[in-house]
Amino acid sequence: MTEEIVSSDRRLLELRNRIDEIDGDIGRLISERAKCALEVAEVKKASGEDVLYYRPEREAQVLRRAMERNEGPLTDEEMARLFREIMSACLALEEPVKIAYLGPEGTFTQQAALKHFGHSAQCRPLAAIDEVFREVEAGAVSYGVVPVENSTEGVINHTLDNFMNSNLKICGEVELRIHHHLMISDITRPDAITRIYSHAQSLAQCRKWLDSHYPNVERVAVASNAEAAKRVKGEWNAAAIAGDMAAELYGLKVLAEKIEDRPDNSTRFLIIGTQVVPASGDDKTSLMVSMRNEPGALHDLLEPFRRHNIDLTRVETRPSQSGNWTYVFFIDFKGHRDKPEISEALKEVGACASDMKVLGSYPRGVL
Ligand SMILES: O=C(O)C(=O)C[C@]1(C(=O)O)C=C[C@@H](O)C=C1
Repeated sequence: MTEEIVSSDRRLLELRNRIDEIDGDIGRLISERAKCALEVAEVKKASGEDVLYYRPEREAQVLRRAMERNEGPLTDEEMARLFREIMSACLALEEPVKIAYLGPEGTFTQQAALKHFGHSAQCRPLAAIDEVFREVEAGAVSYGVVPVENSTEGVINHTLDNFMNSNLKICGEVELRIHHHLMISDITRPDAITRIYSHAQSLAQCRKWLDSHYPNVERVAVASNAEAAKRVKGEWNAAAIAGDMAAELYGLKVLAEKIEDRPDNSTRFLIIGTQVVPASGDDKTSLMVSMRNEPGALHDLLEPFRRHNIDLTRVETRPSQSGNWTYVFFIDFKGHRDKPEISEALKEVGACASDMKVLGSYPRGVL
């Protein structure tokens, strides 16, 4: 053995011993943190009947602090993800949080739910957005996760429409980078593909790539991209467009990676529940407003936001579902409703609208 190998072996051993020591410290500190969380649960229990274990504003603050404190070499996002999981496990000790998401398993919504709540949450897939709303309303789960807008394809109308007939609140948001892959099963013949399955939104997000690589192949829209992945399992002439989770879940082989037309393709998801969330220091508010069809109505509606210098992040219009409402506007803006300038603006908007509902103030997505 050369001297060099001996010395590199020695260095490796030293470093691994150091890592073992550090892991011991981290383990002890995590246990200490978990004990604190259990005590927090006791304090919460002692203070009232309707105990809220999950605190979105506090979680956002913990994650932001983890990012601010980070000195590298891990990225801020990686550091926050680690804390995300520690906090998820601590919350599960207090009380496991129950969540419903737009399924089936393997969808991007499941990925978003895990990104937001961590892997210790109890997540249940449901077949439709309406069902997620219903299960949260019925109290079968505490929170729901539904998609609301995609950067390439725009708003998910079904989610917005559900708010018209629901008293649920928005408790949080999470954004996910969406990467689509073309995938096949063991029995698929790559040169004989005649059909590509995916969700209509995903097919739209990969339209240009499909036009240039598979111009004559039939595109079949199915209920979800996880459903597309499932179908491909038994078909020798079909492929699916879906994400990593679906490929893993159904054991498919990725034929082409990241085929979305826009590299910044991302989807925003909402966390829905019944909780009113206090300010976290960096928040957003979502509003649903109905107006009569009169000249200048939209101008009057938006004017208070300009006057109070409030930063609008999104304005969507949906046809109303009842005869009374001509237009329904969904407006998102920066800031919490408890801030004086925002509550002032809300009063003014309320005065000129035929109906107004604050869907929620919630922490801006951290991860
Ligand atoms: O601070 C609290 O209220 C806690 O319950 C502790 C804790 C945490 O682990 O930091 C856990 C769950 C909550 O959602 C927020 C934070």
